Amino acid sequence: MTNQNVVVQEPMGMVVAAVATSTPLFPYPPPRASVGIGGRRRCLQELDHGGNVGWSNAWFDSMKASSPTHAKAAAILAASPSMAEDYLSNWMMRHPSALSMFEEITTASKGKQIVMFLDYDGTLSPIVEDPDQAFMSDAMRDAVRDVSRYFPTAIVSGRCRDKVYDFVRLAELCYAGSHGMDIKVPAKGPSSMKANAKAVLCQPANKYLPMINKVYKALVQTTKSTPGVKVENNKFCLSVHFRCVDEKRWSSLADQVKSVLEEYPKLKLTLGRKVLEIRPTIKWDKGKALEFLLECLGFADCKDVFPIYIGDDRTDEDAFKMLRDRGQGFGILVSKIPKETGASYSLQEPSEVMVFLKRLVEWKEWSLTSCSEV
Ligand SMILES: O=P(O)(O)OC[C@H]1O[C@H](O[C@H]2O[C@H](CO)[C@@H](O)[C@H](O)[C@H]2O)[C@H](O)[C@@H](O)[C@@H]1O
Repeated sequence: MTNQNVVVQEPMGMVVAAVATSTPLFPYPPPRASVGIGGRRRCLQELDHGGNVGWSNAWFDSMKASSPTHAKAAAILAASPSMAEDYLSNWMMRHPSALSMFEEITTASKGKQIVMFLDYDGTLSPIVEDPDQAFMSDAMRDAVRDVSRYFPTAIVSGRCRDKVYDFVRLAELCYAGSHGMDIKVPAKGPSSMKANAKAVLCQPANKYLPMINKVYKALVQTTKSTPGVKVENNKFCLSVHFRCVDEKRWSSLADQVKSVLEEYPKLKLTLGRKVLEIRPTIKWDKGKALEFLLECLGFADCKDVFPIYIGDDRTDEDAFKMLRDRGQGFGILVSKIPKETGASYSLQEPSEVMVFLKRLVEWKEWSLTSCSEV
């Protein structure tokens, strides 16, 4: 890996992983079918009323412009419902349901080791108002545990690593918190892991920790006059939640956040799902984390690896892009509305993610049984 900013911590008992770049190995599976239009059409209609209407400051306008598909979707719907139908069906052709394309997916993975990457919020747990209450169900936990028995599995989240671990509570998985800036590979993972003897900790934004803590305190202080706001410390990045803030106050809240960040040019501000996210400007993201994890798990320069990344957020796009660039595996976007995405397939919500994970386990168990019967 060529990134100069990567600082790999080496505390007692931890082994530093060496990372190298990989080349694309096989072509992307081409999406084909068109399914589930009705449900998504309803959501497109909701988008018209539930978008970020009214937040008209310059920063927000530019963020809105960075998501042209949403604006396009709303405009098409307003102009003509039949055009909206076409728009949705077109999107579904390009990003068909991973459930209806399940056979194609398993065929593409034949002879290769699937490695599973899972985002947390909006993927394993439904989006809720209070970020501290975003629990995953026991059924979802069982599905993730089962998947990790057959396929090395990593959770990749914007959350602080400890917090996402508290939600998932599966010690055998790899965890990448703070949008991939805090990676931990356990010393002894499940048998599905190829290289499971060494524990790894990678914290490429380590030197930003004092700055992030300072900015956290400043943001709590500066935004406390805004009812409903919640500032979350995710260790190497911060989240300012505005889901429970009156829309009329969104613009002034953005100004408050920007005023704090003026003094910190090495931090950047991005927009997630009703959340302003602050993180270091280092060249590290969920895509780099995915690449790093593949290396740690022993799949460097491996032709026979098939990574699947499932996520719902803009930050997951970096991982989708990484997979496209590598020409390995594919991304699955969790979304009820059409979004511009680098993912090949789609799932509508966490409950569909669970069904997909369960089907993968069933398929794997069935293929192991049929092999042993031959
Ligand atoms: O990468 P992720 O695991 O998807 O984390 C992204 C952000 O997720 C959380 O916020 C989102 O989920 C909350 C709970 O459902 C919701 O209240 C909030 O509006 C969403 O933006 C998390 O709290 C953030 O820190 C993460 O950055």
